[in-house]
Amino acid sequence: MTPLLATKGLSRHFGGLRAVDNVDFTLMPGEIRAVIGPNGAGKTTFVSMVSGRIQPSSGAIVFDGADITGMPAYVRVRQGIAYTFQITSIYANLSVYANVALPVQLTLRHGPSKSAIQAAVMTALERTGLADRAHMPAGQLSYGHQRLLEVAMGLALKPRLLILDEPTQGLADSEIDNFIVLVRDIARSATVLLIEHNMPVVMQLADRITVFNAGKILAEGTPEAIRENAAVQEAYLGTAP
Ligand SMILES: Nc1ncnc2c1ncn2[C@@H]1O[C@H](COP(=O)(O)OP(=O)(O)OP(=O)(O)O)[C@@H](O)[C@H]1O
Repeated sequence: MTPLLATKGLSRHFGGLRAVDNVDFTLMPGEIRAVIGPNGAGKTTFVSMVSGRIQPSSGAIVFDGADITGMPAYVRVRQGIAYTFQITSIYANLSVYANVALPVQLTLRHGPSKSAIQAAVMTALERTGLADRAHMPAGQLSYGHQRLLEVAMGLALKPRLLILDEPTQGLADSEIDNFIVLVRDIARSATVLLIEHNMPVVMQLADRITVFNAGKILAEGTPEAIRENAAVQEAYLGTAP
């Protein structure tokens, strides 16, 4: 089976800092993969290179067999890579509906018809539980609902790979439970790459976990294997078990 995503020797340096350092990474279609690691480990930098938000210093990114290393972000979206937008990119004065419709209009090819856009937006809003708030200004949503709006914005693009960067940050416990159900639902039609600090969420959702530390992959495996991994425990806790 062809990996959906592979990186080869992927690196990004900021001055003398190797934020991501020679990373070989493979993601198979249909997986829910969690990326974990201490603050500053390079997780966001890594997925930013995959989404095309930042350029690598060296190395290659292959998506569904094609080299996308030099491809602009909007072309990657068309190829099927969606990256959850940060809340800062939500337009507070626009409706929830308009916030989801905008990226669809901007990125999908051949100007989709109004009814096709409407269907994609409403499906995304229904899946994230925001349909009854479609006409509210996005700025009036609770913080948790704004996070779900980011997911809806990604989902409406019908991605093959959905990258979620710390989606549960700031969510209430009940919202986290709903989020876990949502990601399982998303994973039936897309591969999910999830940066997440909340370990119970990671353990419940991930098929496999990749652990970053100091710009490199420290470990990779099933949740059970990662939980037992001494090097991982040391990276997180500073002590071996
Ligand atoms: N634009 C930038 N300019 C300079 N240094 C940067 C830049 N972006 C990230 N870094 C540095 O690169 C390293 C990796 O950062 P990154 O945000 O990728 O880590 P992370 O694993 O996502 O951390 P966190 O869990 O805190 O979000 C950090 O030391 C960070 O300070």
